[in-house]
Amino acid sequence: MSQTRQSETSAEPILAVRDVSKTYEGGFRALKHVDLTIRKGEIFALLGPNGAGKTTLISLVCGLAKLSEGTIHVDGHDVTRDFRKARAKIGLVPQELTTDAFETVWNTVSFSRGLFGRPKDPAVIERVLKSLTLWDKKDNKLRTLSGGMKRRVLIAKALAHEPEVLFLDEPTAGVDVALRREMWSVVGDLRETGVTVILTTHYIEEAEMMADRIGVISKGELILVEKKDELMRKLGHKELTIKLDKPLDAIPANLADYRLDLSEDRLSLTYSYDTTAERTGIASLMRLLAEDGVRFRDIVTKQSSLEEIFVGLVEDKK
Ligand SMILES: Nc1ncnc2c1ncn2[C@@H]1O[C@H](COP(=O)(O)OP(=O)(O)OP(=O)(O)O)[C@@H](O)[C@H]1O
Repeated sequence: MSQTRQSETSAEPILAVRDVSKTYEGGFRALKHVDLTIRKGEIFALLGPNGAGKTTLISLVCGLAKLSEGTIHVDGHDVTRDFRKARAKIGLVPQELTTDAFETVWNTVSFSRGLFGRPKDPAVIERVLKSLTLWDKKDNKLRTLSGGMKRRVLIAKALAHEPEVLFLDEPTAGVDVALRREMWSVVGDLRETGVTVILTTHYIEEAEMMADRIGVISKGELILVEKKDELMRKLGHKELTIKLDKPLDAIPANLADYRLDLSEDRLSLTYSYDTTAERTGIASLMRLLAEDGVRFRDIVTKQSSLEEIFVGLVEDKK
């Protein structure tokens, strides 16, 4: 994919977070020594449970909260020393549409561009609306739009001043399943515009669906940043379920060293193994089963989901 090639060769990161900590008044340390580099054109998911520090990190990048330690650069601009230039590079998509319900799509999006002091440019607004399939709704009042369209207007507003980085704070919070899927596809389409997307989410499924890379944040620490596929490969365990011909009374003694679970109905054995290990142990397991005279009907393998990986990681940190 061209996007990946571009991100790998681009020298200057679009976002550089260096050793950032945030202590709120009262002494609560919401972020601890966070380092993060985002390259142009990536879709990055910041994944973490409630209170992990996701919103705090976005607020610091957008200059909405003060850094306690460290530095943040957006497209080379220091967010503290060069706030306006840094902020102009960022589009922030909030969760709720708070603008005038009686305003038209066109006006509200054009107005957002003006807020950043950018000159009027109908061609840009047209391009943004078209990219979000809102063009035929441009004269509609906001209150007449469906939930999905309203969310797309929020994105259009954030893109109106042509930012380099788009932050989506929990893009699917409080939406139904159909709308969630619609949002996933909208974010996927944003790739075409070349904008870098950073989204926060509680949902592993969401990170898995949309992101190229995933950062896991827990209790103010960025505990892991990895390409999605790499994360699955590195940390993924697989499960092999062997469906038996006849119920098995107990796991045979010569299989005691394998991590095996016998199902309640005693008709299936599940073996978990590490996909990255030099030997998975499957061949010897099969041989020993045959020696024990255990016959089976079927074999099913299952890759552990990012959800299981995530829960494991956060638990390890407790
Ligand atoms: N202004 C503040 N003063 C003191 N503590 C704060 C402030 N804002 C946030 N916190 C605390 O910092 C921690 C991180 O909050 P933050 O909102 O960044 O988490 P989050 O990962 O965005 O959570 P959520 O997914 O629930 O939005 C929380 O424990 C929160 O209570």
